[in-house]
Formats: sequence, structure tokens, C-alpha cells
Amino acid sequence: MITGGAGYIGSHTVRYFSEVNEEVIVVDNLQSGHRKSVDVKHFYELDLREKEALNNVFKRHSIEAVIHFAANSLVGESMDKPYDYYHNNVYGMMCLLDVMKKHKVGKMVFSSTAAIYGEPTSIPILEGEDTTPTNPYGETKLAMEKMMKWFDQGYGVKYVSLRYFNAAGAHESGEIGEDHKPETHLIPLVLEVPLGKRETISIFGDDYPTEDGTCIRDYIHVMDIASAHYAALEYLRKGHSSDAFNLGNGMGYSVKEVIDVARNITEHSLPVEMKARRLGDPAILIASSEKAQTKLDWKPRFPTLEKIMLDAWNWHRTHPKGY
Ligand SMILES: NC(=O)c1ccc[n+]([C@@H]2O[C@H](COP(=O)([O-])OP(=O)(O)OC[C@H]3O[C@@H](n4cnc5c(N)ncnc54)[C@H](O)[C@@H]3O)[C@@H](O)[C@H]2O)c1
Ligand SMILES: O=c1ccn([C@@H]2O[C@H](COP(=O)(O)OP(=O)(O)O[C@H]3O[C@H](CO)[C@H](O)[C@H](O)[C@H]3O)[C@@H](O)[C@H]2O)c(=O)[nH]1
Repeated sequence: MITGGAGYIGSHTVRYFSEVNEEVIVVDNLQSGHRKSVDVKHFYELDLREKEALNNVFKRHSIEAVIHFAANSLVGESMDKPYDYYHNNVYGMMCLLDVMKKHKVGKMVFSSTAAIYGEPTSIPILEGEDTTPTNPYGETKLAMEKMMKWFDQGYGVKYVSLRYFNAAGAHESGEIGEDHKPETHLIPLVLEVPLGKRETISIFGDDYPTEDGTCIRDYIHVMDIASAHYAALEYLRKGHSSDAFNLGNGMGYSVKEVIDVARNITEHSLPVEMKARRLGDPAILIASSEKAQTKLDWKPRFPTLEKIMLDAWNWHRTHPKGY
């Protein structure tokens, strides 16, 4: 079962699983997902918090494992609406785990985030880094990780928590990609300029302690995130114990560098506008993914920002209005 399978990362993971001949069913309430982004036999439009309906899906299918993407996931929005984040993320997880335990489903692969670390004390970030989130989004994801730990101890539900850094790019076919409304992520926003959907791209702060003064992030191709979910499932199938892994490329790009790569690929001048810092943005987030590479036997296939940007551009220029 893939929850949130009609969302950005979920739909790419559904696609990857079909490419490796795994049978999946999708549960999604379509609050931000797109029905058109997934081609599956069994799609259930429901909210995880509708526990009885969820229970019926578990009754109807013999579910081996759950891959759990469904969540609210915008840092800025979470500052304004913490209740919504606790209710969907934490209570949604409670409902899901409760139904899983009822049906003795003992494997979960979970979407965690770099946001659980807050301002890291060292770069690259290792999994043992302090977890002190600076926003309700990161706080709820950390609470969800902790809930899984106790459900493992109490009921034997094994899990892999994947802490992704900045997901970007699209499937190479250009058939599926990122379509968030409103969009807040840097790469799709940058690409709206050459598409004529916006005049300029804003840079949120150029006074950070980095070489060019703009924030540095570790961008990871969405299909590499998708393949990591399969690697994590295989890891659980082998009977390994529950664990958490960072997913990134170990390379940081500043906001200005991202815009430069987009200029090369789109051949557009991409005018920028300097703005104030965005609340809650850490200066530098770069992952060490060595643990995932070693223990999950996973390797990113598309580590360069050029490839990530090229695939994103391929999707956006052919789908300027999204799905
Ligand atoms: N995009 C990133 O850079 C990034 C980075 C780190 C972690 N994550 C995590 O990855 C996951 C997927 O992110 P995304 O960018 O694909 O987001 P998304 O909003 O595109 O996808 C989330 C999906 O879950 C569905 N959903 C939400 N609440 C639900 C509920 N209660 N019941 C059923 N369905 C529900 C939505 O309709 C949507 O299809 C999230 O959990 C997010 O926190 C994303
Ligand atoms: O118009 C924009 C949009 C973003 N930025 C900057 O670009 C960088 C990347 O911003 P994104 O919004 O694309 O991504 P975030 O790093 O804020 O967040 C992403 O990665 C986090 C973990 O690193 C969380 O998981 C979160 O869910 C996910 O959206 C930030 O420095 C941001 O300030 C701009 O300068 N201008």
C-alpha cells in the first residue's frame, strides 16, 4: 500500500514499483495529489483518518507493507497552521499504525525529512545529528518517527525512515512530474520564469554565511528517492531491524547556483529579485547518505543538478499547466 501515492514523490514511487513488477494499491485523499499521476488497478480516494474506510481496504487486500507518503509538508504553512499539521501527520499516522497492527502488517517505509534536524551542528549531516526541528512540520515528522519506534517495540511493526533532503526532477519520460498548487519549491518556481508564468525569481536572502550569501541545499532526483523506497522494502524483507537513513547526494548548491544551472538548460536570462530571508530557513543542509548507500545497498543514479534540472524542465515545458 502506498499512501499519498498520487502526490509528487508518491506517484514517482508508484511508477518505479510498477517498473520492478511490484503490485501496489494507492490510498490518497487527493488534497494535493492528482488522480492522473498514477496508473494503478486499485486506487482508494480516502483520508487515512477515516479509520473504518481504511480498515476496509486492509480487509479487502492482503497487504505486505505500507509506504507512507501522505502528509502535510510545507514548512511555511506549518508555522501558520500547526493544528492541521499535528492532525494530519501525527493523528493520521496513529490511525494508520493502529489499522496496520490490527491486520498484522509488520513493515513500513516512512517519508521523513531533513527538517527534523533543524539547524545542524555539523555538515554533512549524519543520522546521529541532534534533532531539534525549527518548525511544526519537522516536529510532527519527528513525532511520527518516534511513534514508529514505540510501535516496533510494542507490536513489532518494523520500519525504515527515509530522511530526504530536497526532492526535485521528474520521471525521464516526462509523463509525470511536480505539480503543487501553490508551488513553493525553488526549482519548479525558477522554471516558471522561462515558461512565462512569472517575471522574476525571488532569492530569499543573500546574507547567509555561505560563499555567495545564498542558502545551500542538497538536491536529490525524485526517481532516486523512489528507488530508495524499494531498497528499504527489500531491507525489511531480509528481516533487518528498524532504522533511519538520510537521502541526498552529499553535494550542496546555493540558490544562485541553482538559478545558473537553470539559465544554461533553459537558455533564458532568468532575472532575479533580492528578497529578505524566509523565516526558518537553515543556511546549509547537506546530507551524508553513506549509511543508506552501505546498509540499503542504494546508489543515486542521477546525482548531478544538471540532470535533475533537465528532467524537471522536460516535464514543466511539456505540462505548463501541470496535470
Ligand atoms: N518534496 C520534498 O522535497 C520532501 C522532502 C522531504 C520529505 N518529504 C515528504 O515526502 C512526502 C511526499 O511529499 P510530496 O512533495 O510528494 O508531497 P505531496 O503533497 O505532493 O504528496 C502528498 C500526498 O499525500 C496525500 N495526502 C495528504 N494527507 C492525506 C491523508 N490524510 N489521507 C490520504 N492522503 C493524504 C496528498 O493528497 C498527496 O497526494 C511527504 O510526507 C513529505 O513530508 C518531501
Ligand atoms: O522562490 C524561492 C523559493 C525558495 N528559495 C530558497 O531556496 C531554498 C530551497 O527552498 P525550497 O522551498 O525549495 O526547499 P526547502 O529547503 O525549504 O524544503 C524542502 O526540503 C526540506 C528538507 O531539506 C523539507 O523536507 C521540505 O519539505 C522541502 O520542501 C531555500 O533556501 C529557500 O529560501 C528562494 O530563494 N526563492
